[in-house]
Order: sequence, then C-alpha cells, then structure tokens
Amino acid sequence: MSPMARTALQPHATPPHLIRNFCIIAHIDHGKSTLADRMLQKTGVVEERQMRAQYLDRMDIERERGITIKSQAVRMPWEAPDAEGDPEVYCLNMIDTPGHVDFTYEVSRSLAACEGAVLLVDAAQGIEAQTLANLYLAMENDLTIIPVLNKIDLPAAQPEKYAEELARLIGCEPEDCLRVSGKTGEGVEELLDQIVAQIPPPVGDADAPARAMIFDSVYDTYRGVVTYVRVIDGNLNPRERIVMMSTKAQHELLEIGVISPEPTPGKGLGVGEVGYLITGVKDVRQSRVGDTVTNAGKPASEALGGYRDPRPMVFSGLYPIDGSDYPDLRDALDKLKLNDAALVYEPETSAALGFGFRVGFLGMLHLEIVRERLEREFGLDLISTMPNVEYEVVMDDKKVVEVTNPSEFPGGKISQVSEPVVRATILAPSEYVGAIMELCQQRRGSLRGMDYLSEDRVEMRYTLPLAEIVFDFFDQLKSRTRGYASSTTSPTASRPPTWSRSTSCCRASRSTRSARSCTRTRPTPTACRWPPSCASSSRASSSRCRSRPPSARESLRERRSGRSARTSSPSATAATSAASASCSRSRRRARSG
Ligand SMILES: Nc1nc2c(ncn2[C@@H]2O[C@H](COP(=O)(O)OP(=O)(O)OP(=O)(O)O)[C@@H](O)[C@H]2O)c(=O)[nH]1
Repeated sequence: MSPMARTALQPHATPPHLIRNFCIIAHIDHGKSTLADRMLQKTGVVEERQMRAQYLDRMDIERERGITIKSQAVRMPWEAPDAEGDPEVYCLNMIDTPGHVDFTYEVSRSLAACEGAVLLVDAAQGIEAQTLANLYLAMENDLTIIPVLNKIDLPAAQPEKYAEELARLIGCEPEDCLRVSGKTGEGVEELLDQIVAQIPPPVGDADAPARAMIFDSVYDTYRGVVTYVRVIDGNLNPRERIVMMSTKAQHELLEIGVISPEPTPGKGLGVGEVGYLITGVKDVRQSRVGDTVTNAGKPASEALGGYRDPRPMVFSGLYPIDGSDYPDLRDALDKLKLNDAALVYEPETSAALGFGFRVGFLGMLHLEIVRERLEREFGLDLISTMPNVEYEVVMDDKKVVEVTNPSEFPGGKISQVSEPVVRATILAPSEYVGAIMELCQQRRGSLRGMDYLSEDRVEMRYTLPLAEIVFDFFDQLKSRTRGYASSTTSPTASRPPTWSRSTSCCRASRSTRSARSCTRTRPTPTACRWPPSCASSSRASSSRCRSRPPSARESLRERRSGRSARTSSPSATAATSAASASCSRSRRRARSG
C-alpha cells in the first residue's frame, strides 16, 4: 500500500511522465462521487475534518439530487512504485464528469482530456445502460480502461458474477476487475496504485505553441468565468494574452492555477497538466467547452479537433404565472445564460398564457434543472408548456423552415418534414424483451441490434424519434419492466424524413401553444397500433439475435461503421407505410361511419 505523498509536485514544472490524467465513468448512482471523496481523503488533499459527502458537487441542486452536473478536476499527489520499484511521487488529475445523458457532449470533452478511465460498476446491480454508453465514449477516445466493482461492502453485492460480465464486456480476465468500496475506503489505495501503473502518461510537445482544450467553464459571481483546461502542447503563463481559437477572441490571463481541491493560483501550466484559467470574461459563451486556447504571441496553426456548438434538442415555453414577473424572468434567464452556454431563448406570446419565452434545452433533465433554478434562485413561479422538438420543413420551393412549435407549422406546399432522432441503448433482464420491443415500436423506434451480455441480461439498441421520448418514454419503460430496465440515449446528426410527399403521413396541429406535433403513424398514443404483420415479423427477427455477447470493441466497431448487428427489425419505411395504410383505413372507416 502506498503512503500519502508528502511532497507534491509543483504545477508548471511537473514532468509529463509523472502525470496521470483519468476520469471515473459510471452509471448514475453507482458511486462515482463517493469514490472521488475517498480518493481526496486518501491522497490527503482534503483533511478529515473538512470532508463532507460529494465534496466535488458544489451546486445546491447537485448535492440535493445527488447528481453531478458540472465537471470538476482535482490534482492529487500519490506515491507509488515506479517501473524499477522505487517510490516516486506522481500527480494524479481526476476529472469528475457529469453523469447524465443530457450532458454527453461535456462528458466526451472531459474524456478527451484524459488518458485513462476508471469504469465503475455497482457490485449489487451490474452493468447498466450508461455504463455501456460511457464505455463506448471512452473507447472512442482511446482511453485505457480500469474495470472496478464498487460497493463490495453491501450484503447484496455479487462481485464474482459481475466481474465476469465486466470482463466479458471489455475483454479481460475477471481477476483484473478491482474491488472497492467507496463508502469504507476498502481497495481505494490499490486502485490509486493501479492508476499509476496502467494509465499512460500524457505526451505533447513542450516547445510548440500552446494548445489547451477547454473541458468545462463555470460562471463565478466574484471572479467571472473560470475555465477548466487540459494542456496538450506548449505552456500557458500568467499575465500573457491568450486566444480562443473558435471565436478568435483575445483575453489576458489574470490567473492560472490548479484545483487541489480549492483553486490555487500558480506559475502556469505545462504539457499534460490540468488546471483553470481566469480571464475576467463574464459570459461562458466566450469560453466554450471543446474550444482550443493558444498564446496570442505565438498562436498554434491548428485547433484541437472535436469542438461542437451546443445545440438545443428540446423546446418548451416558460411563462410567469403572474404576468408582471415577465421582466424578472427575462433578467433571470440573462443571468442563467452566463453560466450555461447551451441555454437559448426568445420571447414569445400566447393568447392564453401572456408574455413568456420559448427556451431550448439539451434534454429533459436540463429543462428540469433550468426551471428549478429559475424558481429557486430567482423566486419565480412558472408554467412550462409541453416539450417539443425541432422539425425541419422543406417547402416545394426548397425553402427550409425550422419549426419548434406546432403553431409555427407553415401553410402552403410542403415537400418534406424531418425530425431529430436519437440512438437509445436499453439494458434489461431478458424476460422484458417483448415489453420493450412493444413500447419502442409504438414509439416509431427501429431496432438496430440486440446482444445478450449474460444469460439473463440483454442489451437492445434502437433508433427513436426524439419527439417520442421527450414526454413519458422513460416512465413507461420503467413501469413496463418493473423498474429493471436502464436506458441511455445519444443524439445523432441524421434527421430522416418523417413525412414526404410520397408517404404523406405527418400532420401538425396549429391550435394552441400546448399543441403537439404528431405523425399519422401515431396520431395519439393509443389510436393506432402497429399492424400484427409488423409485430410478428419483428418477433421472428428477434429470435435470430446473438447469444454470444460481443466485446465492447466489436460493438464499437459496429457503431463506427454504422453496420447494425445481426438482428434487425422490419425496416422503418416498411413499418411506416404499413402503419400509415392501416391509419388511412381506420380514417376511411371513421368517415363512412
Ligand atoms: N454501501 C455503499 N454505498 C455506496 C458506496 N458508494 C456509494 N454509495 C452510495 O450510493 C449512492 C450514490 O452514490 P454517488 O457517489 O452519489 O453516485 P454517483 O455515481 O456520483 O451519482 P451521479 O453523480 O448522479 O452520477 C449514495 O447514496 C452513496 O452513499 C459504497 O461503496 N458502499
């Protein structure tokens, strides 16, 4: 066991071969923050008397809901044997990532700042959907994976069973899975030793122009925006001018340092180091996640890859219950925007609800958090309208109209309507396969593949229209599987046509703000069932599914190449046209009746 390192390495002068950058990835509630707490304690970064649960979750909502919304990065010293077996002090940078699907892009940037990931699985629950989604993200970033089973102190823990599942998934031996308890601290020191031994040190060119990737930025009332970065090449020094490569905006570095566990200003950051910058900017939009920071005096010619503008996926109207609160709501949104680059809004009016805003969110959790913060931090009473997604309507004259509210649906000749879709991964005991298939088919989903992780656990991959899952999909999934299914979704860039002149199966209501766009394949949740022919053909195809669990690398290859696994559902178009035929039959019957 390693003793706590007594002499920590100084930032800016840390040789890259002594740095290890890692993150902890896990399904919600598998104990990521608790394990992070124990690491802070074991490395002596947080003293016993200052310790409190979920030390890194600093927002009130994070602590109350027990979820991580913002990333955090902490520098910890740790003494471990080097390659020759002599004790050496290393610098471990732990990046705590947000755990919810709405923040997948933030997670992917945090992962890109690391060389390794601790894949944490609850030893009483086993692998869940988000474990897989995060594992795939980590593998796409070529991270070294350390499999760890947590909560081994629980009486219900089955470490042997889940070590086998985990080993099969990532292609290692069950004995390679470490066993820890974030609660009691058992096995945490050995895990820290393994992080040093297994995760490769960062590599970068110290003499090149600086390139640092922003993996998070938060707004602080007193200090302005605090930007978290990982330096890839070169170095950043206090008081020099820096450039944000996506916007070309220049700022002066007022403060630069590391978090250990409170912000500590230093002399700069070198290759492979992780720390924070303060430039005095007041809006997180000027310091965007995924962007590259370089020196203004000696700028890098090429930005680091992977930057993406945050794109809202779900739209909802927010109205004050008391109309006279409208200016307060506007001020509150303006303030919240400083801390949330993904929040977009524009004023709108409704005959029924008065003045309000149409707000774009990353997903349903983001919507809930924003609404809760507006009500709690700004004392507002709000009504929100039914969440909607953004449809793209192509007119006959090729004009494209973006529709986020059914009442904006254009009149005139429409040639095509497309909608956002997501890839969903659902993990559940195999007895619920039928119930899940039924639900997903009702929601216009198409099965991309299905694999058995073990005899009694199955992974199903679907493509689903986002509009079908924003409302009650996850509640339905939980109730139909008695709470045993877990699911995760990731947005895709493709927007397949929902309606085109040839299939003619979409309509949108223009009535009120709370109206909902719907397709003719499912005009109301229960009005139109899939024809039996589709259901039976999907059952037939499901019997051809794999019994051998694929390794995560195989699945990743399939995801990358876009090839679906051996099972497939009836093609979406066939199902759509069959269903729309049955719809038109029932409409004809209704009219003649
Ligand atoms: N018995 C036991 N309980 C644990 C252990 N680790 C975490 N827990 C409990 O599991 C629950 C979830 O732990 P968190 O650390 O908040 O989980 P998380 O993965 O950080 O959750 P998110 O931030 O939402 O992703 C809490 O009630 C913890 O007290 C452990 O090793 N043993």
